[in-house]
Amino acid sequence: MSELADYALFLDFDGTLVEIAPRPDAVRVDPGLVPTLERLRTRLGGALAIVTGRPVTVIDDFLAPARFDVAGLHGVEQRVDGRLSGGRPEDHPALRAGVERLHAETARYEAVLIEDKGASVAVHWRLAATADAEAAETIVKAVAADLGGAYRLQLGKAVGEIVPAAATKGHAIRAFGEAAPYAGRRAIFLGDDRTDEIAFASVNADGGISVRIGDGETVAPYRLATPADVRALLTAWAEGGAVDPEALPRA
Ligand SMILES: O=P(O)(O)OC[C@H]1O[C@H](O[C@H]2O[C@H](CO)[C@@H](O)[C@H](O)[C@H]2O)[C@H](O)[C@@H](O)[C@@H]1O
Repeated sequence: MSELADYALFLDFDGTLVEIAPRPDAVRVDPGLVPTLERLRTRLGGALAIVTGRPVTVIDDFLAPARFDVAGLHGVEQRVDGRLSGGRPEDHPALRAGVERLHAETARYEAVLIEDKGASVAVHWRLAATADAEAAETIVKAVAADLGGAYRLQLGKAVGEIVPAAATKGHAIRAFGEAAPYAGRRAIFLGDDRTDEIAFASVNADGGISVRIGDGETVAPYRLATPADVRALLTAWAEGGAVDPEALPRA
């Protein structure tokens, strides 16, 4: 067991802090979550950040009125201590054309949703019939392939996203670690999805602790079952409980 001040805490949003919902805008934030995160951030000397596929502005809306450090769009944009960098749509004209193509090619699939995030885009098929979901996946794979090496396809939970290739959550966590209050601390990262596996690998390689939420194959050594379990853990830590991430259930 170590002092809480030895750690920097990185938290995925969907499927980790909040339960998965039928649509991106239907997520419900537990009323206790924001006060818990604020108290925990104080205990950590500020070393707490959200690392998510969502835009920073959307995380701000969900977690209002608090403002946290956030790596958004899978690391494409980053806000640290109130300063935002990255994630400008105008830097991605080829992607913008790809978004138009996605709208055109998925228009006939009623339950397929395009989540346009400016410097990235997600095609959601959670609500679609199987055949339509397969068609949507084929379309997003084709558009990603045609965009070439500057972009990558990120498959997640009933979603395919196209993201600038250089950005990953692993890079984002390392970038946080370059400056105070994160520098010199051991990273703890909690996430639930395939996108989080990239970051688990780099956190593990850097001597940090990774925790997979929910089922599925993982390189994380530890696992919690549900976002409710995550919130209970964070509440215990926020209230001054012992911080012993290595005592968490093994994956
Ligand atoms: O990195 P995360 O914070 O886990 O975000 C990953 C993506 O999550 C969202 O989509 C997922 O959650 C939705 C709401 O529960 C769900 O309807 C969808 O099926 C999931 O794929 C979000 O909409 C994306 O922008 C994030 O990249």
